[in-house]
Formats: sequence, structure tokens, C-alpha cells
Amino acid sequence: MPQPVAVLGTGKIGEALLSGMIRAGWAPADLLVTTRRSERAAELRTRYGVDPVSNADAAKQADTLILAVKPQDMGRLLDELAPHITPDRLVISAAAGITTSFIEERLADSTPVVRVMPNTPVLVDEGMSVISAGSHATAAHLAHTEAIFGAVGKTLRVPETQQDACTALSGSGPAYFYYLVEAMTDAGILLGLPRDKAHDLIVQAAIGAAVMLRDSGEHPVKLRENVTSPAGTTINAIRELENHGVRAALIAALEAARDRSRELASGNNS
Ligand SMILES: NC(=O)C1=CN([C@@H]2O[C@H](COP(=O)(O)OP(=O)(O)OC[C@H]3O[C@@H](n4cnc5c(N)ncnc54)[C@H](O)[C@@H]3O)[C@@H](O)[C@H]2O)C=CC1
Ligand SMILES: O=C(O)[C@@H]1CCC=N1
Repeated sequence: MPQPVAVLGTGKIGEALLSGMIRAGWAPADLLVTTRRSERAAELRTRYGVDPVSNADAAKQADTLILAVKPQDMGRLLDELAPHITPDRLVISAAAGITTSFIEERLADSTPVVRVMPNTPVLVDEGMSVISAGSHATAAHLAHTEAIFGAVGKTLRVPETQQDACTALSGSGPAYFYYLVEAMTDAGILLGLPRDKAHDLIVQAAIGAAVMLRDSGEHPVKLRENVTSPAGTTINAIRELENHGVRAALIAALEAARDRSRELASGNNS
């Protein structure tokens, strides 16, 4: 009999996890969800056959609590949960920036806490979830967390000191690729292609490149060199990317995302 898992805060990531767990074979009866809005509760009941409960009831009934509210809402949620959480529960936080010590300080002594940074491709079972143990989380807690998040993609354990960097790369990562697709689709329009064709061409180029990156065993530089013919088209595009400092812009962008994750941890939630 699986132990009940509760998802607290079923927005974009919470719902993506919930749907993934059901696809992976969790019975809706073993899943609890909480939400602030009654229309949302009705939606979740219809879509997944789950029964939305209060945060307090989720804390009392579930062995594993996945906190998927915004970092800005985490303090208030923990205040609400604290009287009901005993140290035999596992608390998993998916919130950017929020440290395990932030959570531990607000819950009963020795409550096990695991910090996870998933990303939205969990919706299509291609997520990446980066996992770190808090001070009371055991190997069994980490394995249980991997079983949950591994159902919707890959997982990677890192020391918590690397979580802000992983949030910048992996948590936010899909957004950068969507941004590139958007910009390259605009380029297609400029070059005279209809929007739908430009979109399809760039998306397929992205999928093909992603599969090559994953499966070819080649370094990205080699893969790019294979596309870049002497006096050909690609080198002209690469020269423009270099002229416009795109590599430096990407490095600065991810550094800014890392810094924001650190700020959220230090309580600057505005
Ligand atoms: N969207 C993303 O790509 C990723 C988000 N995250 C993290 O996941 C968390 C949630 O992000 P999203 O799903 O994007 O936000 P969201 O705004 O879509 O979802 C948060 C949900 O929590 C609900 N909520 C807030 N306070 C609540 C409470 N006290 N009780 C019950 N429900 C409550 C809100 O009504 C909302 O439905 C954030 O901490 C974010 O840093 C992590 C990885 C990726
Ligand atoms: O932008 C954010 O803060 C969240 C965390 C990682 C992805 N989205």
C-alpha cells in the first residue's frame, strides 16, 4: 500500500507533478492535493479524480508533503502546517531559493526536509529534478524523493550549495530555449517564411539538436563544427552571434538567475 503523498499548492509545477505521478501509476486515492481556490479544486477533482483537502488535513494524513507554492508564500504555508507536522513526515520543497534550513527552522525539530528543483518538462516525463538533503533527511528520504520525481524525468543529487546554480540552469532552463525558439521564429518571418512553417522548422531543429546532444556522445563544439561548412551559411550566423556577445549575454543571464535564487533564500521576496 503506497504511503499517501500530498501536493500543497497545485499550480503549474504542482499540477505537472500530480499528473506525472498519476501517469506513472500512483492511484488518485493515494494522492492528496491542496489549493486556495474552490474553482481550482473542482478542476483538479474532474481532471485527476483527486480529493482536494485543507493544508492542515494534508499534513495530518500524508506521509510525504510536496510544497509547491511560490517562495513568497512559503513562510505563511509553513506557519499553517507547523502545528500538524511530526518528524515522521517527509517535507519536500520545490520552491526556488528556499533553503532546507528556512523550512527546518519553522517545523518541529528533526523534521526531514528535501529540497528539489524540478522543471516544467515533468509534464511530458522529460523533467530534470535536482535534489538536495536537509540536515535530517536520510538516504531513504532521498530515495523516496527520487522515486517520486524520477517518475516524470531524470533526477540528480547535488549538495545544497549548488542548488541556486542548478535553479538558474535547469529550473529556469526551458524558458531560455522557448525564448530562442520565439526569436528564431521571428527571424524566419523576417526572411519571408509564414509563421507556422518557421515555428515548425525551428522546433524540429531544436528536437533534432537535443537528441544529438543526448545520444551522439559528441561534444557540442564538434556537433556545431559538423554543421559549419567552410565559407558556408552557418559561419556567417555564428560571426553575428559572436559580434553581438550572445555567449556573454547567456552567461550574465544565468548569473542573474542564480543571484535571484540566492535573494529568495535570504528572504528578499519582493
Ligand atoms: N514554474 C516553473 O517552471 C517552476 C517552478 N518552481 C517552483 O514551484 C513553485 C510553484 O511555482 P508555479 O507552479 O510556477 O506557481 P503557481 O503560481 O502556478 O502555483 C502555486 C500555487 O500555489 C497556490 N497556493 C499559494 N499559497 C497556498 C497555500 N497556502 N495553500 C495552498 N495553495 C497555495 C496558488 O494558488 C497556486 O495555485 C515555486 O516555488 C517555484 O519557485 C520550481 C521549478 C520550476
Ligand atoms: O522563475 C522561477 O522563479 C521558477 C523557478 C525555476 C523556474 N521557474
